[in-house]
Order: sequence, then structure tokens, then C-alpha cells
Amino acid sequence: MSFSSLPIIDLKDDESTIVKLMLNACSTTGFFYLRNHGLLDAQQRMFTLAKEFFRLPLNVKEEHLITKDNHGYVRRGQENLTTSTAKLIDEKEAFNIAKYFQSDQLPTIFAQPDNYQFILQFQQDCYALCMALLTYLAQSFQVDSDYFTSRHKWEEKSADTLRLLHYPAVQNYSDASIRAGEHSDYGSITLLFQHLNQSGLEVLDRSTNTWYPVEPYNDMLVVNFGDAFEYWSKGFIKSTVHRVAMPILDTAKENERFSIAYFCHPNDSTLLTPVPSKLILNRTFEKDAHAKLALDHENEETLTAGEHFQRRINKTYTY
Ligand SMILES: O=C(O)CCC(=O)C(=O)O
Ligand SMILES: [Fe+2]
Repeated sequence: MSFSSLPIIDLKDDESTIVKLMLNACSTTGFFYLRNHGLLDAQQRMFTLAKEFFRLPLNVKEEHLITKDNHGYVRRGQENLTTSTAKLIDEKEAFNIAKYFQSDQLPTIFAQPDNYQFILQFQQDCYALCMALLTYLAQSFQVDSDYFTSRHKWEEKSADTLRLLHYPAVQNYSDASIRAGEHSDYGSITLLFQHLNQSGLEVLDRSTNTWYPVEPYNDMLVVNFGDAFEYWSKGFIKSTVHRVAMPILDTAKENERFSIAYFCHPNDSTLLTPVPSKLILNRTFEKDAHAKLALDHENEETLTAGEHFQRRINKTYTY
């Protein structure tokens, strides 16, 4: 398992293989490719809808600006992800769809009945896929198979977000430009759908401080673990730092980028206390520089997933 060739997990493999590979992936790279996930057609339709939306004039997109509940349109410069001291502006725009969205909180093209139904279904399918992965992961950790899913109940509040992202085409940029600043995700797992031929995503090997590309493939999505798992596993699972770099400029090539992320989060009230797994029983959490920056807080009290999420977004958003 290495950052230069990320693990591939095939959902058509047998259970024991998946369980073994998950354990390996989560404790080494924190990122893996997922094959046979069942969302290929839906992913295409979601990209088509996202493109239609982002082509609209800014004033139309701004009709549903992001609100404190993390739902709505994020215009350029509103969310800057870098956790390092250099404050870079993310050259991107996004539309976040919160867990219990209503059609009147959506732009007209998303609110049309068939598109609305489709988005609801896509959100449900992403959630269901995350629950399947969390069930395998519980087996990898040798805890009750519903240990993680019982902390991700659909009917309980959480920060789950379906997010459409657009990185506009660029003709030139400076050293200080970035598409998405380096960060780790805040929740439990993230599904990332990359558009074919639109590179830029990179992962950081924290032990050597080296960045590696995560190329898009048409038949695989990308899965990564977030901060909740780094807490839950006392650092055994890596909430891997990633970013989206600026494209290599080539006048013959289009360089805009679209991506779609489903951020799965534990229910807001879930405590980020270690999993009762013998794999981590005797482990002490030795935080590296990123973990200190992202996970440490003023007092020793255990955070809930909801508190951690709020603390993280308070640092990256300007409303
Ligand atoms: O657009 C991408 O590929 C990654 C986006 C991302 O990492 C994020 O929004 O958390
Ligand atoms: Fe991310």
C-alpha cells in the first residue's frame, strides 16, 4: 500500500478480502479507489446538472447563498481550506446540499421535480454506500458490525453534505494560487467523484511530506477517511491531508475541473472517543503537526462530532 499507487477496493470481491483491504487502506494511505460502487450512471447525471448550474450568472447562483447550516452556494473566496499558516484563496465555487434539504432551498434547475427526485436518490445512494463501507470497517476493527453505522443514523442530525464543486478555467496564476487548500476532511468518510481528464487532486504523505496525485478513473470513485476516524482510532486511521493543485497551463487544453463529494459525518451528538477495538487498545495517540492543528482544542474534554465540525468550519468560512 503506498501513496504512489493507492489501494483499490472492488465491491464485487468477497467480504473477507474487502475487510482486509479496508484495514490496510485506512491505516496506511487513508485514501483508496472504489470499484463496482454502482453509481456510475448517477454520477454522470449529477455532473451534467452541476455543469448547468455553474454556467448560470453569478447573481442567479447567489440566490441561495451558503447559510450557517452549511447549505447553499459558496462563491469564490468564501471557503478557504488551508490549515497551514499561509492563507490562500481557494479558486473554486461550490453548492452544498445539507442532509434534510427542501426543494425551496435549491436553485430552480435542481428544484424541478425530476431533478429534485434524482438528487434525493443520489444523496440516499451515497449515504447507503457509506453505511456499507462502515459495516466492512467495523469488521476490520473486530467490533459489532453496526458499531459505526449506529453512530450515523439517517434520522439523527449530522453534518452530512453532498457537495458540487467547480474550479473555473485559468489562464495564469501565481505561486500563491490554489484550487483547494491543503486540509483533512472533518467527518468520517468522504466519497469523491472525479470528472474524467480533470486532474489536480493530491494527497500528502505526512511521514515524508511528499504530495502524490490522485488521478481520476472513469470506473472508480475515491474514498477517504476524515478527522472523526483519526480521533476514534487514536491516530491509527489517517485523516489524510489533501488539496487540489492548480492545473499545468497548456493553451491547447481545457483546464476547468468539476468534482462531487459526499461527506459522511457521525451524528452530531456522537462522542469522538476511541473505538473499543483490541487493535488500538494499547495505543497512545501521538499527534503530528497536522493533527495538533486540526484536532487539538483548548480543553481536554472529548468533543462531539457536531462540535468538531463547527470548530473546523468556523476557521475556513466567511459568510
Ligand atoms: O475537488 C476535489 O477533488 C476535492 C475537494 C475537497 O477535498 C473538499 O472539498 O473537501
Ligand atoms: Fe477534502
